[in-house]
Amino acid sequence: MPNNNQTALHAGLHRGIAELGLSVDSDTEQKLIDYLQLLVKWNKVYNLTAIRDPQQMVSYHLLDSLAVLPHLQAGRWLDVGCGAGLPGLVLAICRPDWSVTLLDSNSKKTGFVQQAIIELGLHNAQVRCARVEDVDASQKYSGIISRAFTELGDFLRVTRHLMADDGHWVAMKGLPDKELPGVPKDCTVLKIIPLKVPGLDAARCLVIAKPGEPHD
Ligand SMILES: C[S@@+](CC[C@H](N)C(=O)[O-])C[C@H]1O[C@@H](n2cnc3c(N)ncnc32)[C@H](O)[C@@H]1O
Repeated sequence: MPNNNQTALHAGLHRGIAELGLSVDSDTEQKLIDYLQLLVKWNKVYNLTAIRDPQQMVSYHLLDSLAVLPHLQAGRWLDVGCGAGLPGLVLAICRPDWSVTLLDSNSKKTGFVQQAIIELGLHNAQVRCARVEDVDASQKYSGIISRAFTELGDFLRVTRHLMADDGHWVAMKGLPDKELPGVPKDCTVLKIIPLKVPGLDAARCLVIAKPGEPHD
């Protein structure tokens, strides 16, 4: 039987999903809440995220990650600097037919992500603890995503060896304008998409980029 707190979390998530215009079935919504509750529990001991209020986590973590979904294509995804699993675990929960690899150099965070993958039964997700610069290029990804990882140019540079020739980067940013001059010459920014995330006042944008020089 859900308690009042759980009911409020469900209501906030359900409302936000409707505002985003997404279609998410009730089992998936429950899994998102289960993930959030695991995060709340582990955060008390391991300090995984500075956002501690579960209601705030709905907007800052779940809805912020969900807002990206309509702009992504199916494929092999890598979430670089995933921290406590954002946005990678949200993608894996909502898109069970996509493969999602989550990567972080902090073993405390990847330990949590591993536990969440097991407890949530996410057969399409895997986690690795490594610095992205040290990951060998034997496996390429059709999509590489990050949130709050590093400046745009650095993100593209340090993940370039893992990107498939026809793949795309997706950087979740505030206002990216100042970072655009730092984009490497062998990468092209295709689109900057402003997002409205329910419950967040701050500007949110997606920067979509691809390998290759402009106009090639
Ligand atoms: C600010 S946190 C963002 C976490 C998560 N993406 C989010 O939005 O909540 C940045 C994460 O990047 C990881 N990180 C920093 N440098 C890294 C590197 N070179 N390779 C892999 N992970 C790295 C850190 O350990 C940290 O967990």
